[in-house]
Amino acid sequence: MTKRLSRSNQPGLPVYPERMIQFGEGNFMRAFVDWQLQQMNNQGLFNGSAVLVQPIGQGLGALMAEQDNLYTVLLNGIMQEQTVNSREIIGSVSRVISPYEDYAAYLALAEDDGLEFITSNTTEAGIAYHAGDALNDAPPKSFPAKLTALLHRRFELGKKGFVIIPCELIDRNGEKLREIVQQYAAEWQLGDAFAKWLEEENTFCCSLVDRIVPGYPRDKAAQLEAELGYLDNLMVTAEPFLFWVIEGPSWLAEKLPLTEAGLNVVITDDMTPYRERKVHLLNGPHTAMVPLGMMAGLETVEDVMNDETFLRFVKELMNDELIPMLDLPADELTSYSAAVLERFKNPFVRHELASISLNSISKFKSRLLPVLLRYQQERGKLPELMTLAFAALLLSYRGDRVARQDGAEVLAVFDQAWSSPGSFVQTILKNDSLWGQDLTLVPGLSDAISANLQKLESTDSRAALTQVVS
Ligand SMILES: NC(=O)c1ccc[n+]([C@@H]2O[C@H](COP(=O)([O-])OP(=O)(O)OC[C@H]3O[C@@H](n4cnc5c(N)ncnc54)[C@H](O)[C@@H]3O)[C@@H](O)[C@H]2O)c1
Ligand SMILES: O=P(O)(O)OC[C@@H](O)[C@@H](O)[C@H](O)[C@H](O)CO
Repeated sequence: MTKRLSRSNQPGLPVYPERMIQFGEGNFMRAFVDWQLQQMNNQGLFNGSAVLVQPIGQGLGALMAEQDNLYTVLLNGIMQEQTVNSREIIGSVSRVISPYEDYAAYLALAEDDGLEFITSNTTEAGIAYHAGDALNDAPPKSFPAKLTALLHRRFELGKKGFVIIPCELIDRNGEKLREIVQQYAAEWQLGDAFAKWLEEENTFCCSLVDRIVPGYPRDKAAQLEAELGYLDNLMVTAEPFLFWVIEGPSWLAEKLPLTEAGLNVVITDDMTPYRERKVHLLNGPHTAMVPLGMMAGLETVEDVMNDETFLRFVKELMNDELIPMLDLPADELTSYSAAVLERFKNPFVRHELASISLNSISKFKSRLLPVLLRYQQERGKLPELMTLAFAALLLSYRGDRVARQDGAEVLAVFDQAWSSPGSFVQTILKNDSLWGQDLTLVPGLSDAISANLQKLESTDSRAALTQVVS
C-alpha cells in the first residue's frame, strides 16, 4: 500500500523556524504564500515557516497533521510559451492551530519573538465586523476579532508588533482590517496605549494576489499518487503564473526577500491600478460566468472557454462593459485581458465553477457591482451582460437549480426573500447588508433584474445569453 506523505518518508527536508502567522489554510494560501516561502527558503533567503491558523471551526488542520504539514504543489500551464509541469513538496508550514480546539495555543503565538509577519486569506467574507465578539471569547467569531485578541496579548507582553499583509480580494484589505481591529479595540475598551502600539508598532499593508489555484486534482488524484509514490490528501494544483502586489514600505523588500528570490512581486506605495485591472478583468468575469455556466450544465472555466456562446459572453463582457469603465491605459487593459483569456483556457487546470461560486454574493459586490454602477452613472443605462449575470446569481441563490455555497446569514436572507417571490427583487436589492447600499435606488435595475429573472425562468441560461451577445 502506498504510504502517506510524511517527514519520515521524505528524509532530509529542512525544518524552518516559525516566522509567519497565516490565517487560512485553504488551497490558495498553500499554493501562493507558502509556496513563495518555500522558494525563498530553497535559495537560503528566508529560513522561515508559517504557522497556520484556521479562521473557522471546519478546516484542514487534522489532515495537515496526518502528513506532518507537508503537501505537494503541482504547477501546470504555459509560461512564456513553455509548458510547465512541476511538482514540489512544500515544507514551509510548521503546523496548523485551530483556535476552536486549542485557544491557548493560538494566544501563545503572541509570545514568540521570532514571529514577524501575519498573512491571511479568509475569503472576501472574512474581513468583517461581527457584533457581539468579545475579548474573552475563546475564540471570538470573526477573523479581525481573533486578530485583535492576539495583538492585544502581544501588546500586554510588551513585544514588538507585526507586518500584516492580508491577501483577501477586497479593496484596501489592509486598511479595512486595521479599521475593524481598531473598532474592536475601542469597543472592548483596550485603552489609548494599545491604540498607540497598534498604530506605531504594526504595519498593515494592502495587497493584491493573482494566481489561479484550482486546488485538489480530484480527477487525476489516483494517477498522480502513483507517479509521486505517496498519498497526499492535500495536493494542490496551480497555474505557474503568479503576481503579488504589496502596498507597503520599501524596507519590506529586504525583510521579506520575495523579489530577490526572483518572484513576480511588486512592493509599491500605490497598488490601485494593479488592483482595478485584476479584480475587475479577471475575477469579475469568473464571478459573472459562474451562475450562468452552472445553470447551463458547464463545470469548469475551460468548459466556458470552449463553448462558443459563453466565450462570446466573456469577451464582450470584458471589451464592452468592463474595459471602458476602467481608468487605465487602453493598451494595458487589452493586453491584460488577452493574457487572462489565455489563463482561463489553460488546458492543464480544472478550475471548477462550483469552487469559484463560494461566497458569490460578496464576490459580486466587490468584483462587478462597482463597475455596473459606474457604467449606469456614466452611460445612463445598465450594462446588459453584467445585469443578466446578476439576475442569474440571484436566481442561483434560490438553491433549486445549482448548489449554493455561502455563509448561513447570507443564505437565510435569500431564503426569506425567495419565500415571497412577488416581492423578491425589491426585498433583495434593498438589502444593505448584502450590497452596502439600497440597489432599488439604481435607475432601472429592479425592472431589468425582474425581466432577466423571467427570461431565465422561461428559457435556459444559454438561450438567455444568446439574446444578449452579438
Ligand atoms: N483559488 C484561487 O484561484 C484563488 C486565487 C486568488 C485568490 N483566492 C482567494 O482565496 C480565497 C480562498 O480560496 P481557496 O481556493 O483557498 O479556497 P479554500 O476553500 O481552499 O479555502 C478557504 C479558506 O477560507 C476560510 N474561510 C471560508 N469562509 C470563511 C469565512 N466566512 N470567514 C473566515 N474564513 C473563511 C477557510 O477557513 C479556508 O481557510 C478566495 O476567496 C479568494 O479570495 C483564491
Ligand atoms: O478564489 P475565489 O474563490 O475568491 O475566486 C475564484 C477566482 O476568481 C479566483 O480564485 C481567481 O482565480 C484568482 O483570484 C486568480 O488570481
